[in-house]
This record gives sequence, structure tokens and C-alpha cells, in this order.
Amino acid sequence: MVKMNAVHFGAGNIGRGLIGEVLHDSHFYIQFLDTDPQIIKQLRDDRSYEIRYLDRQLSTKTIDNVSAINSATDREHALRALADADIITTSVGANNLEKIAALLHDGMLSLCHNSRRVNVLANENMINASSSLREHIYDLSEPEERRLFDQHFSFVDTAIDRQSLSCVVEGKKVAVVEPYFEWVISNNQIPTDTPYRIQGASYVDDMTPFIERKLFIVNASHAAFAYTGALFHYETVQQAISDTDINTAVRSFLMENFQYFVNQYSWAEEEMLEFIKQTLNRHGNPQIADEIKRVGRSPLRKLDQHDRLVCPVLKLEQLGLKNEMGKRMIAAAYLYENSQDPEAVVLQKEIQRYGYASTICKRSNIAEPLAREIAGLCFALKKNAQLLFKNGEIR
Ligand SMILES: NC(=O)c1ccc[n+]([C@@H]2O[C@H](COP(=O)([O-])OP(=O)(O)OC[C@H]3O[C@@H](n4cnc5c(N)ncnc54)[C@H](O)[C@@H]3O)[C@@H](O)[C@H]2O)c1
Ligand SMILES: O=P(O)(O)OC[C@@H](O)[C@@H](O)[C@H](O)[C@H](O)CO
Repeated sequence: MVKMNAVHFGAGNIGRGLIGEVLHDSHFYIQFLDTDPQIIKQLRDDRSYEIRYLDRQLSTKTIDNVSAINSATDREHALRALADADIITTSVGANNLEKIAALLHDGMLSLCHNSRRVNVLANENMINASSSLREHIYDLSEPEERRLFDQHFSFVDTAIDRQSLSCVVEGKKVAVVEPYFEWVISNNQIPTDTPYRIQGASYVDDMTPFIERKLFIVNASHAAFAYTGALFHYETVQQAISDTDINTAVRSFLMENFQYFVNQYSWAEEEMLEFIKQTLNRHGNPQIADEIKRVGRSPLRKLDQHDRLVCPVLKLEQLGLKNEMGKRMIAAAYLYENSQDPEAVVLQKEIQRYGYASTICKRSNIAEPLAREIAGLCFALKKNAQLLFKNGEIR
């Protein structure tokens, strides 16, 4: 029973491993738009793909009623797909939202001929990704186009959570996922006459606490394991987690962020503690080998003032709450080296040229006294990574 058309930008790990599955189960036909010729060919040839769940039985599921278009080389077909869309979704990576804006702008113009309103859901690890995508599109639009877009489109912020990886079986990419998932959708931004509900998603009136919980608990601890794990030359997050000292350090980092949620949102302590426990269990899932180079990817993005490491530290600072471990985690991130990761290369070049304090001020928009303090932590941890585990402040 396929009733509606979804156009999804990004047939990567989470695109196939979560968004594709949930939209399929909500009776959408899915056109993936991507730029990777290999996955496009696979989806076009098979019109379906496999998901493997990391449950006891290693069960599998086939997602059918899908196809794919190369949005870089086949603009015409991509625009045709957009013109028929009932919903538009993305999971291309936060840094790529700007790159899909021009195509979406043109696709949205052709969609305006339809009477129905279309929701656009950008599913990326960032605060208000859909609102940010809207800004990129509106930056390219004339005032009259913006008025039309306001009438025809709703940009709906979301938070998505699932450990979603891939493996290759007989030359085909298979999505490998934990059974758990969360897709939180901003109810206030969804028009009341939307003719579908996304099955399995949670609709909430105030997105902010949920996207912050995703970033400041799930992704913050993930990044902390990755960057401290890299300091000790581990290759996967699971190896870092099984190091008792790192585990203890990341737990105390999370307990600082826990205080933020309790103070800022009066979040019930037991519920947040349970969420933290569940998150740490998920990160430590022995069936997953999640490489530090994936979890630590794009350190410049992760060190942005609005992202998982710096944002909670600044918020705790404003509230006058303890953030010592958070500062150490930021310092560990500034020490991250990976010659295969373009952002890590730029980061280390900038540090070599301008020093830690200036780079921290510039990249994380942190005021000078705090930036100098974190720079001091970078020097200390570079000399002796064991200081990460020292109680009290490092001087
Ligand atoms: N993998 C996860 O477990 C997970 C979980 C939650 C959130 N996320 C978020 O989802 C997003 C995607 O992550 P991922 O792990 O699936 O990454 P990925 O690299 O596996 O997939 C991204 C896909 O987007 C495609 N893409 C990139 N630029 C594009 C463009 N301009 N036009 C069309 N397609 C383009 C890539 O070719 C790739 O197939 C990120 O924002 C990530 O933070 C990932
Ligand atoms: O996708 P990133 O680069 O923002 O972060 C890396 C991981 O922390 C992330 O992909 C998690 O696995 C995911 O967010 C879990 O839901």
C-alpha cells in the first residue's frame, strides 16, 4: 500500500538505516537523491535494500519501493522527483545542507504548482537543521519566491538517533543498525492538515530539550569517547569505552551535562540518569565496532559553539555550574589528528600557525580567558594524556 512520495537526500548510513525504514513503514515510495554513483546504481538496480539489526537473531528486513537518482549529474530527474514529493527529508551531513539548497530551491518552485503543502525535514546532528536549511534556500530566493515558499512549505525541525553503520555483502551495501531508534519531530511546525503521521516518530511541542539531549548526551559522550580514545591510540569507540579510566572520565563529563538539563529544564533526575545509562550501554554495544575516525569526523563542525562539546560547556558556564570535564573534552578534541579527515588537517594546521588559544577563540567563538584556560589543558594533555583522569583542576 504505497500512497505517497518521499524524496530523501542522502542514501548513506542513517538515510537507509533509519529514515528509509521508517518512511517505508509509513507507506511512502522513496526516491533517494545522492551523489555516490555506487549506492545509486545499487538502489536503482534492486529497487530495494537490506537492513540488518544488531539484535540477538541478527534479523533482517527488506526495504522495497525505493529508487535513486544522482542529483549531481541528473538534475532533470531529481527536479521531476521533487515536483511529485509529498515529503522531503535529508540526512546528508550538516555541512552539506548548503550544497543541496540550490536544487531544493528549484524543486520547490515546481512544487508550488501543487495545491498541497509539503513538509521538509532535515535530519542532521545539529540544532534546528530544518530551519537552517530553510535559511540556505531563502538566501537564494527572491522576495516573491519566499512568499510562495511560506505558503507551500513547512520546515520542521527534528532529532534522530540510531547507531547506523553499513557493511558490504556480496558487493551490496547493507545497513547495519541497532534495534533502538528515536525520531523526534517538532509538532508546532507541522501543519495540522498534514495527511500522514510518521509511524514510530515522537511528536513534541518543544523540540529544544530533545535535540539538546541528543547532542549534549548521546553525541557529546560519543565525541568524548572518540577524542579521548584517539589520545590513547584506540581505533574504535568500543575499545575506548572498555578503558576504565576513559569510561570514568566520560561519565563525569556526562554528569556535568546532566546538571544542565536538571537546572535548565527541571528534567526529572531519574529519567535523565536512565537516559544516560541507556546511552552508555548503546555506545558500548559489543556487536558494534564504530571507528573513532567516523565518530570523531569533522572536528571543526563538532567544535562549533552550537555543537555537542562547546555548547554545553558554555551553557554550564553561564549557569555557574561545574564544567571542568567538559573543558578537558574540548581540549582532547583540539588535539585530534587524522590525516584522512580534511577538517582535522585544517584544524592542526591552524593550531601550528596561530596556536591553541587563538584557534579556540576563532573556531569555537570562546572568549579569551576561557580559551586560554582550554589552551592550557591542550598543552597539559599533549604532554601527559593521563592528566585527563586527574581529580580536580589541571594546572
Ligand atoms: N550514522 C548514524 O548513526 C547517524 C545517526 C544520527 C544522525 N546522523 C546524522 O545523519 C547525517 C548523515 O550521516 P550518515 O552517517 O548517514 O553519513 P553518510 O556519509 O553515511 O551518508 C551521507 C550521504 O549523503 C550523501 N551526500 C553528501 N552530500 C550530498 C549532496 N550534496 N547531495 C546529495 N547527497 C549527498 C553522501 O553521498 C552519503 O551517501 C549526518 O548529519 C549525521 O550526523 C547519523
Ligand atoms: O554524525 P556525526 O558526525 O555528527 O556524529 C558521529 C556520531 O556521534 C553519530 O553519527 C552517532 O552515531 C549518531 O548520532 C547516533 O544517533
